[in-house]
Amino acid sequence: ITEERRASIEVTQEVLAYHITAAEQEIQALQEATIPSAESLHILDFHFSGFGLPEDVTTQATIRMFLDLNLVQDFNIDYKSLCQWVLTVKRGYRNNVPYHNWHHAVSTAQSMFAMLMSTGQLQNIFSRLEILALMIATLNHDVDHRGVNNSFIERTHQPLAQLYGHSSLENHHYNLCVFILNNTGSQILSGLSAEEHKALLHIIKRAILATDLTVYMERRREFFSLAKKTFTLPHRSMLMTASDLSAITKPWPEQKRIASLVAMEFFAQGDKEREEFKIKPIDIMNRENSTRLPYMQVEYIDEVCYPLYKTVSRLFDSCFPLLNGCKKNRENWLQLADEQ
Ligand SMILES: CCCOc1ccc(S(=O)(=O)N2CCN(C)CC2)cc1-c1nc(CC)cc(=O)[nH]1
Ligand SMILES: [Zn+2]
Repeated sequence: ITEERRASIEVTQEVLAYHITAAEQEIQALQEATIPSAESLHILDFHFSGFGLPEDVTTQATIRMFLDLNLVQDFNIDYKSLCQWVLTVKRGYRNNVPYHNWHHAVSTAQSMFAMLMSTGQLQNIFSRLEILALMIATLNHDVDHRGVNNSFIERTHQPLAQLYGHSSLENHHYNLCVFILNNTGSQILSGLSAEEHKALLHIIKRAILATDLTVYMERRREFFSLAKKTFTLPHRSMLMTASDLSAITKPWPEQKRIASLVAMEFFAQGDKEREEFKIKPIDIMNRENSTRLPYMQVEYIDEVCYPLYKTVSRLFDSCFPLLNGCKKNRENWLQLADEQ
């Protein structure tokens, strides 16, 4: 790239670092706070919800997950750097996006935490490095999401599309994740050796790219046939998707509320497509189809979620509550669809 290009990228990164680096007093407050136990935070429960929690509780809950998985100890993570890293990742999410925001990030990380803590099986299958990677990846997997999907970004020729082409959002989430890990004061990986650091970033990249739902939709038949034949499942990507979509397994009042946030975000994209880009939005983003929402949710469960949680709970029976929650929500959405 040209000298000017490099200079402008460096300036952008300096500006970005300034904007998302957490404020000193915020870091101090979190560092000095007494972090509540996992039990008192209810973060071991599959029915936990990150939405609606006060922001300081969400950051303390994230610290608690890293402490209880022994990651701080195992990887010599400097505690102040961990606090600054959590707060900077939180700042990386946009709070004007209804669904793909910090609360979704915390819910996703907590679902992974609950699965990892629910059975010794999982902690045996994954190495310590993989567990660190899965927790970093879940927390960062949607960072700086703009509330629009890859196809919108590509069709409207946004810079991200020119930068990455395929899975442009997920590549951006990964690059921002790495940027924050390298940012002064939030270098939580400084205790790792060079080869551990390299291996970890590779696992994090694979894990974050695995959350591109269109990729999952294309590969899911291969996944499920693999699950039947061999035990060596692409566990990490399955668990990333299971954590990412866990809202569909939550108790009905919670699922209804989150679905309305997802719809709000989808319909806002549909409005932009219609008004700004004079293109007809696809079905699921067209506000005029909002009466079909319950039916779309049933389809989403049948096509995407149910086969996933069936496979995960068959491999790890401690994750059965996820399948059960998903099944119950199918019944609830079907009842609403029938009433339409
Ligand atoms: C609630 C508003 C309607 O929401 C949906 C409508 C349709 C489908 S879909 O299965 O047809 N499909 C998925 C794969 N895409 C590539 C194409 C579209 C999914 C959702 C949905 N997605 C999420 C994940 C963000 C959460 C959620 O609760 N519902
Ligand atoms: Zn997500």
